[in-house]
Amino acid sequence: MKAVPTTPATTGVLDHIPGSVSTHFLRSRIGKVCVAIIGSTPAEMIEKAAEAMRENTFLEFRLDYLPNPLAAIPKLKQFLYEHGEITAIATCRRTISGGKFKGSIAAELEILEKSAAAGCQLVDLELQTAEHLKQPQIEILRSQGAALIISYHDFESTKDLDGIFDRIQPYLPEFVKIVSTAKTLSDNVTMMRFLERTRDKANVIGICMGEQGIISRVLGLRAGSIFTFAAAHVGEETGPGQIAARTLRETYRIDQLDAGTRVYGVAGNPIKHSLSPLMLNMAFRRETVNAVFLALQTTKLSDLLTLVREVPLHGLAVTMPLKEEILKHLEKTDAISEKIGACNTMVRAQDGRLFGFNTDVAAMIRPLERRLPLKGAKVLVLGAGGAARAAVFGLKEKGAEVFILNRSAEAAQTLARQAKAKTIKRDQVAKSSFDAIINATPSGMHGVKPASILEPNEINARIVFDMVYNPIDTPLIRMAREKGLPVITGVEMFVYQGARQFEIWTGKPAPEEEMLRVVVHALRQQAAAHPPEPASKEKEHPAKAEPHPRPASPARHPEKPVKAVAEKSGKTVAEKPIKAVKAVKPSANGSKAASKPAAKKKSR
Ligand SMILES: O=C1C[C@@](O)(C(=O)O)C[C@@H](O)[C@@H]1O
Repeated sequence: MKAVPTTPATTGVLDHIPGSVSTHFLRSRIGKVCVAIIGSTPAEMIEKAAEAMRENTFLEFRLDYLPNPLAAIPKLKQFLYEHGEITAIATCRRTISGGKFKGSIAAELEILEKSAAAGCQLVDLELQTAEHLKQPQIEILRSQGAALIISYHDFESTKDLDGIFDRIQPYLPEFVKIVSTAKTLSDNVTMMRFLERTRDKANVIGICMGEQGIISRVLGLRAGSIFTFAAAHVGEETGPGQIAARTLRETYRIDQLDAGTRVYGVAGNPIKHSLSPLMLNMAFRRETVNAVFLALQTTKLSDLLTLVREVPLHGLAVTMPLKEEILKHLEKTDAISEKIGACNTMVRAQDGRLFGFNTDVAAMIRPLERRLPLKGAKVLVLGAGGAARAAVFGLKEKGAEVFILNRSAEAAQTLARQAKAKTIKRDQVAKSSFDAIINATPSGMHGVKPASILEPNEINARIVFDMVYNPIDTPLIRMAREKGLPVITGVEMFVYQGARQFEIWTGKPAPEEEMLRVVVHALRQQAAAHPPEPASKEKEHPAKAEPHPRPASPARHPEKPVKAVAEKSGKTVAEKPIKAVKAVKPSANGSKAASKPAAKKKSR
């Protein structure tokens, strides 16, 4: 039964209700980020709140995560009594609204009422619950001194936000909360436009859930959301796509975002594990550039372009599968993008025109060039996808003699024809030697089934370069090291392509060493969490020991064949980058020099 509000509470001011907290007062207390606290017991929940409190004084107690929420009230009361600096929301969302509480509406109401009496300054009531209550029942919550959030969750889509707002408004809550799900990037635009429309009508909180909703979680405040939600830690998310509070503050600098903040992002699919946001946000922060960098997961270019236009975005790092397709939407590209038919960097001019650059090619060439004169060098490229394309064209432009090995001979031949390179058969590889061997396939990448692309006896080269950057130490890199060969890991390339993007976007020199440091640190942490398969396993699948035919671009996704430099010494690669490897002359005919590595000792 739908309640018809009878109390003419002026939105935003509660002073007419005895004991209630005024909205103005609340708004002055609460921060921009509310950290959701969960626990499986009351003690654990309070423990987590006490920990979160060190960095956040605005907490949401998700009482519905507890098997018996009522049992938590005494502890909650004590906690809030002892910590007057905390502003607390009590939430006991029923399963029907996407929460975990299996009890009745009456039971939910009792819990919220007691939470308010225990000192929670806000209570969250779902619209679906409110619509079953009479206004006096709702007022009981307020009479305990709490402000009311009426919230609505849509776990499927982002639609009819105004209609939902109109359903909530009659209850005259102090806060209106609408949490939808982004199925496209432009759903975030819908949410932000809604926030802009309603920000002067009510205290609105608007968020899009889901992997594609990150834009709203970071930029929603700027559009008018009173605050946003964050997880206490990774793994403790209370909503899909929720970001950890520290990441929101330190990586996305949510407290500093303002109307002047320029927005950039990395677009493609998959994008979840991309290290570009970490790297570029750090660079912006370090160089005091008022900009933020987001992960934009999409396969639909039209969706992405809507976002670029509407937010607007100032630039994009473009990755798989959009690198080629984006070209036709660009006003102009640099010569190399045009030549290879792929662009990884987009800039939006003030008049809205889009320009494209390719920083992958230079990022792939530079680490090699610093160690090896490329003119006349004999180079084996493994793969024939996007990454290989950048490598082959880049190397050819430098005058190298390029051989392509790929599981699908046809793809290898096509690329070879286009780039005026050669193909090579697998059975010839062990008999040949090269100045450099470059892996441009996803083999060895985190998440890709382990398989050695070459056997040790096939690695006859002066230097081995793996474009895969996650993990830093790929099987190929380890194999090369075991043979005493100098290596170039994909991290170097990854950082370089990102550094050039930073420079294109900002006009400032990139803080390359710090970028490298943050990436290596993140990769090491990941490696510690997921140790590599033992080497024996890698060799279990000789049939798969061939270059992978899938297109693989030298993008910035850790699950793509990208960059990796390694360092076991504890020093970052930036600290002792290239010096470890002496420049080597190309062999005149790719002859024995490569097959006889100087020493058997490990290179690092
Ligand atoms: O309503 C919200 C937003 C939320 O669902 C999110 O996705 O961040 C998390 C919930 O804890 C909170 O009550």
